[in-house]
Amino acid sequence: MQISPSILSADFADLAAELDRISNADWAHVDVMDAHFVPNLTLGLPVVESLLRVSPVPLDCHLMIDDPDRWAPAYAEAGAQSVTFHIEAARDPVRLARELRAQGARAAMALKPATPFAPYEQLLPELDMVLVMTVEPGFGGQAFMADQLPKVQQVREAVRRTGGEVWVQVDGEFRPAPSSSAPRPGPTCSSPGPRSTAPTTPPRPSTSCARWPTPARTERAAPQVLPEPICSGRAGAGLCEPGGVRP
Ligand SMILES: O=C(CO)[C@@H](O)[C@H](O)COP(=O)(O)O
Repeated sequence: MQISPSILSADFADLAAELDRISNADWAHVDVMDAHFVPNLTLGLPVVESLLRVSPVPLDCHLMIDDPDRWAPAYAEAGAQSVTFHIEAARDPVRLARELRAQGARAAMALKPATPFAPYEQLLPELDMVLVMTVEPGFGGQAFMADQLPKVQQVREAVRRTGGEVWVQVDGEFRPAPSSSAPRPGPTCSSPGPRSTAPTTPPRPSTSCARWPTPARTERAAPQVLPEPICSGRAGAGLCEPGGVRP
């Protein structure tokens, strides 16, 4: 399991220092919002370029934007280690994912809560990660949508069936379990916290396309812990476990 704290709850006037505060996280989750795909505006490519210059951890860029086919490759080109586009906004997701990978980034597809996974299962060989939103994209601090957990399970089962090495990410309103709740089996984690594994270079999925070059992972690659979900949410509030996430 990996933790990717979102900088949405950070002090935007002091992002370099805020990134330093999460230097023991696996990733920094960067919420890019364009006020079109979602009704909120955050930051864009110039800020991400600046963050890449100072970040002690790789950037997990979640693009909540229209027309990712046009805009997302530039994030990969800038050096973002993971670039997530929303399937609801993508015109040619296969081509886009291949472009991201060709730039050396991990390619990820995000699903809004109302978007089913099944129609997109065949995209798995083109992807390094699937993000299942557990809030409506656009704002932090919303209520966790437990009805998304079956989708998380569905994705994980499809990944197992397909045999690729695709990470599953969940995003939105993770909080520590109430202290009164009985201990449950399986690992839990909170953010920020120590890395649970030494960094390794993740291999490409064996099914990657021969026509489009899939570059070797670079030193920008992040630790791989498969097939557990990676979680993003408020720094200090991440909590997840294999097979599901509990609010
Ligand atoms: O993408 C988003 C919101 O659109 C998330 O990454 C939020 O930043 C999560 O914040 P919390 O739900 O944990 O407050």
